[in-house]
Amino acid sequence: MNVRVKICGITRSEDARAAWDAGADALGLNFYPRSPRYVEPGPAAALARTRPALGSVVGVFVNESPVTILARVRECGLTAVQLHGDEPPEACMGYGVPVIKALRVRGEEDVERARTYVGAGDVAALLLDGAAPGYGGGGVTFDWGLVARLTDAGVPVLVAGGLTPGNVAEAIRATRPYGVDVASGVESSPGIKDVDAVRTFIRAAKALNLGE
Ligand SMILES: O=C(O)c1ccccc1N[C@@H]1O[C@H](COP(=O)(O)O)[C@@H](O)[C@H]1O
Repeated sequence: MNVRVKICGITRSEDARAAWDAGADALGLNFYPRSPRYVEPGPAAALARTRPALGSVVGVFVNESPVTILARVRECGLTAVQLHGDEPPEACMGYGVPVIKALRVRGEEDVERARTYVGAGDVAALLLDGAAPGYGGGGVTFDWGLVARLTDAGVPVLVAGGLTPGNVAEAIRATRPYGVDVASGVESSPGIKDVDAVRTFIRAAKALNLGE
């Protein structure tokens, strides 16, 4: 198993560097203006420049216009975009980078809806999140037992929603995902990462890589 770890909602350069140093595979920069983790394009570009040679910087968008997404990809050097709103399958292309399509999971019907994105446009992975009010970053888990319907079919899935240093290992064992993603579960306050929690989270996730 080689589970990748994405630390999402980075707003400060010290948090970015700490996450890379702790072994993060990807950082997420949030371009949804209503998020407490929102970053303006200028500071986001500076955060993206902390990226090591093999790291990935993912821009998170919610129902954003393609023109704006393309502009952020170019000015911030994003290596992937995460579409975390109500974007249909046909909107998941045209950015010149891989698309991670996020879906909030309440039950089986949402997993079936997720299937409609497999192979659509530039979708390279699905991100399954809990169904908190709003679009994301809500700290709510979902029924991890539903993930096997996708991973058993070879779909790359990022598990997100309510992950913490304390439950990430259990989430990985239950879902055997392509990766895990966390925002609020490693923060001292919204947008401010707790560096010790980031380190513990990554260590817990990567320990399973070493164990198998
Ligand atoms: O973090 C946010 O504020 C956010 C806002 C809008 C869309 C997505 C957002 N974050 C994503 O939500 C998941 C789950 O967050 P959490 O770990 O439960 O707090 C996270 O992986 C981000 O990719």
